[in-house]
Amino acid sequence: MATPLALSLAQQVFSILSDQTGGDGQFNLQALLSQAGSNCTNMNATSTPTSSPANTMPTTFDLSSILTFLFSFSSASDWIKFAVLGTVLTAARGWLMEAYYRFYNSFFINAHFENCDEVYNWMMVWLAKNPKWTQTNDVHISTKSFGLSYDSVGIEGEEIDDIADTDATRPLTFEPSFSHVFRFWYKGRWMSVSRSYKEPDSPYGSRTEALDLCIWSWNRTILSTMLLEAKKAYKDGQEDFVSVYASDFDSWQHMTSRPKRPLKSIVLEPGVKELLMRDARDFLRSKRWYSARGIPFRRGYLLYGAPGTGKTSIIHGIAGELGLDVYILSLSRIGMDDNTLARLISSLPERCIALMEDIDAAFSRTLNRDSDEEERESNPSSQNGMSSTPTSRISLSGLLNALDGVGAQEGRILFATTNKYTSLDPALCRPGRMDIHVEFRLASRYQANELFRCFYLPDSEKGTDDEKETDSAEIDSTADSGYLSSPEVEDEKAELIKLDAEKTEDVEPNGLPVNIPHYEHGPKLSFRQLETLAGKFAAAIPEREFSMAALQGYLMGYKTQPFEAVADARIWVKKQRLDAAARAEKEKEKKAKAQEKKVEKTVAGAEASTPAAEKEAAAT
Ligand SMILES: Nc1ncnc2c1ncn2[C@@H]1O[C@H](COP(=O)(O)OP(=O)(O)OP(=O)(O)O)[C@@H](O)[C@H]1O
Repeated sequence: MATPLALSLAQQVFSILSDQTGGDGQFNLQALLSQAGSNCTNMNATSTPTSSPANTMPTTFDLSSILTFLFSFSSASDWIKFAVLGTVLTAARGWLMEAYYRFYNSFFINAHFENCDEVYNWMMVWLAKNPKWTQTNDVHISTKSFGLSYDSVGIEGEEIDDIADTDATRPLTFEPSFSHVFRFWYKGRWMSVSRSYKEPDSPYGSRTEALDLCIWSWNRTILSTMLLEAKKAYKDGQEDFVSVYASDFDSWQHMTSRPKRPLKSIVLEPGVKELLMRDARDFLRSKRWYSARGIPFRRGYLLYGAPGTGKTSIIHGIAGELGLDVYILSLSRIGMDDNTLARLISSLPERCIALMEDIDAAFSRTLNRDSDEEERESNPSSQNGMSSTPTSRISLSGLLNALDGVGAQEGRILFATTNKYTSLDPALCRPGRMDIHVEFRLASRYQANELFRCFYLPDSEKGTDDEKETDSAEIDSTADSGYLSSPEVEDEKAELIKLDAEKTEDVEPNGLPVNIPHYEHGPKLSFRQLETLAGKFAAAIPEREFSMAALQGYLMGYKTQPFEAVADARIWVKKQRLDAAARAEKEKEKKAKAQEKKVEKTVAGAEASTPAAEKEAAAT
């Protein structure tokens, strides 16, 4: 079907061109315009005829004639046909292209992965482990282990010495390089892998990486099979780790994977760990119970108390025990505001731990005016009310909305920690937001005792308590309960060190052998010896005066010397008290100085505001 309008236009242009092109092939523009003018005049009965082709103004006249003709009623039907034809042709072209792509794609499966998502890591681990892949000639070699155990990603045959402490022992992994497309067979299917990256748009952003897979197959199950395989490879390697995510502006980035911390290594008052574990485990199993009662499926725990008492440690311990990832929400980080916080909370996965450490820090400007004042005095750059420390722009209402507003994620466990419990707003602490509040106090004697036991118990004997009892009963048959002070102990210790030193040629200046980790040359204590020493250590530590972190720090100085640790404990306590008294004295002086300055300022201000006459009178 041809349109008469298009045809007639084409015919005219063609005839004019052929008329005005001479035998030499030259083109006469003026003649062409006059001819077009006369032709169009003929078409349009109302237009004024031209007197002479040479004297007319062909351009204006001809253009208007053409336009009049084109938009005339008689040409409307031609226009409609033209439009319909165009539409049909365009649609047909689209359908054909679609059919072509469908046909083409039915032979290929394409998958795209980005490093902002955990699946990217699954794929990288899977590729690093795939023996076919490691045979390629163009590889990117990295020491990145994706937070997994070495066995999961390391190069086959490479031996890692756990004990050596140099960088050379960091495991190596093979990764696809960025410059090539790699092709290999996977379960009888031809597959290609390409990796790309994009530099960040802003100086604060991070580089984004992507992985594109193309599998030559029309059966989509191959993709699912491969993804499940990759996920399993990753999860197997991650068995002993907890993944930690942090917010990168308004999205989550895998930050690190930390080895799971055994709950046994965290010493709290009896029942505290059990309460938290039981409650969190029960919550994760109760989704249906919550939905049947219309209660939001969320649980919040507020852990408060002195620094270094185990708040963060127990959270990581619980995450490891329950197999949950930890998502850290830093409320006081630069760039954090109400909207970003709400977006981050709403994009949390179900079944995870959201961790807000030092929850009071986000609002400390309003909660602690005294410290602000002090800061302004000690730091003149913050005189005009501008703090030298960048703070976030989180408001209390923004935080409350993010925690339980409509966008708040279901299934998450929230842990918040603070050292300033009393400064928190009651709205933040109410049940529904923070369901369970647990206080972490400075170490009790019970905790000191348990920490000591845990510290010096040989790894091989860190079994269940029953096992320990049985083992120790055997060992104890030769043990003496007055072990600590007996001269035999000293002899035995000296003997142990000597024996260890004989095992190797190199000896450190302190007489201990090098290349052997400290736990290898510490004295092997029997269960009863350990009990006795732990009891003596606990007796030397005053109740609720030191944090567990401080006690742990003290014991770290005696990694292989449990006897000395006990013997020196009282001296350490005395020293700590003296240091604390000195610090308190300094603090007192600082406060007194600040107070003096304040008074001076007030007096100066009052003097400045007294009228001159009054001053004179006072002087006479
Ligand atoms: N109850 C505990 N049992 C075993 N170790 C502990 C305990 N409390 C603290 N520690 C040790 O002290 C260090 C600091 O502990 P952690 O970070 O958990 O304290 P925190 O209460 O979160 O401190 P902060 O309030 O300053 O964040 C860790 O290395 C941990 O091993």
